Amino acid sequence: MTSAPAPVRGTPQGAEAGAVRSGLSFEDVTVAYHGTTVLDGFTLDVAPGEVVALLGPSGSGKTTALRTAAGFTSPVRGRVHIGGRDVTDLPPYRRGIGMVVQQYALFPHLRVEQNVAFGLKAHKVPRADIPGRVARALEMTGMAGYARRYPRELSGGQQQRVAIARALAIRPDVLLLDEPLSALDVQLRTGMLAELARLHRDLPDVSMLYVTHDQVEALTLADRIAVMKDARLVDCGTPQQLYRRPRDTFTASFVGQANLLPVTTLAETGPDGARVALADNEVRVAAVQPLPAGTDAVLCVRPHLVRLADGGDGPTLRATVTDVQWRGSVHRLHADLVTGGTVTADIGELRTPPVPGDQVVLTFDPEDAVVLPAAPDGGGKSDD
Ligand SMILES: Nc1ncnc2c1ncn2[C@@H]1O[C@H](COP(=O)(O)OP(=O)(O)OP(=O)(O)O)[C@@H](O)[C@H]1O
Repeated sequence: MTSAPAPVRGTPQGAEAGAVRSGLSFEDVTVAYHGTTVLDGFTLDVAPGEVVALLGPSGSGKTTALRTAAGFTSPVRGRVHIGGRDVTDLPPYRRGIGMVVQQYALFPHLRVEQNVAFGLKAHKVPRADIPGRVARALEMTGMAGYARRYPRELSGGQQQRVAIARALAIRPDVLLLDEPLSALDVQLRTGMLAELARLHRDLPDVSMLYVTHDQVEALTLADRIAVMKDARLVDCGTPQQLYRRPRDTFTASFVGQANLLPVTTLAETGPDGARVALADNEVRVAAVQPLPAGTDAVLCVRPHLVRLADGGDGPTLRATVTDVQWRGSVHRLHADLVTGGTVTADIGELRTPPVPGDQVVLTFDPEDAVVLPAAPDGGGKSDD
């Protein structure tokens, strides 16, 4: 029994699609280049004050969605609403958006304050209001002390703060961020991520759409994550929902790391979960999609939720250790299950860790597992 999955609508729980008109709303938006569809029936609502991360592999259509919101790309079908207005046919400067891209894009010959003022002039903000607006935007981004510098006199992180200040100075309804941290080194990125989270708290009415490849950024910052694949929205929910109850193996592997263990359903899955056969066990677990009895499926269990069995009543997975890595706070074990398949476990506090070749018995809490349809290509185990 196979049927095409229903299109995913990225609408906050309890709201009708398109109902969040006062933030940013895409309604069935399709974009094509030279006859090739690169964004396909995209529906997503971002409420005022909400951060939605667009997460997905390279080429899945994330930047296209952002550029369509900004007005740099025109859809062949569908509508875009910002701040309660249909902006589909409006040029970028009339949409009430601020945009921050990966490469800062500051004018090198203008001082920081002139860079920030530039957008205000373009938006025809009265001349007398500009110095105050510039000062406030630089203050919000921690750059008040750098107003007279040129971009070349700033670090990458400082330049990106100025770019954010420039986007905020126009007081946009919507802030569009396209991989804003990807040009920064890891340490700076962590600091900037915390600053973006603070800005989000300070701007309770601004909708943010944040494009990233980086699941940590998405999990840290976003109120909801929209997962894209092959030009389509394939999953959307809070970080916790997608992490704990992904809809399929793609989301499971893309949002966090996942063990995908082979199982067979013993009864039809329903809203109250599923009974599955896993190795020598019969386990009751959660189910997100309906599956008939007798389906070969996979069980998603996160590596940090797998532990060494201690004789309790959880399922038992007998396995042979193939690799052990010390990762600072955990030991990462890779093991081959005796019944087929592989498993990864992140286990803390091991005084005498096993070594490759050792036999171990692993377990997990069935409440932490969800049964998913097997990936069409049979693959799906994620690793880093
Ligand atoms: N101006 C353009 N002309 C033709 N094709 C384009 C154009 N811009 C993007 N594409 C194509 O559209 C598809 C989606 O691109 P997009 O930049 O939206 O993906 P992405 O998910 O943002 O990828 P990345 O993470 O690599 O930035 C890709 O196949 C890309 O090659």
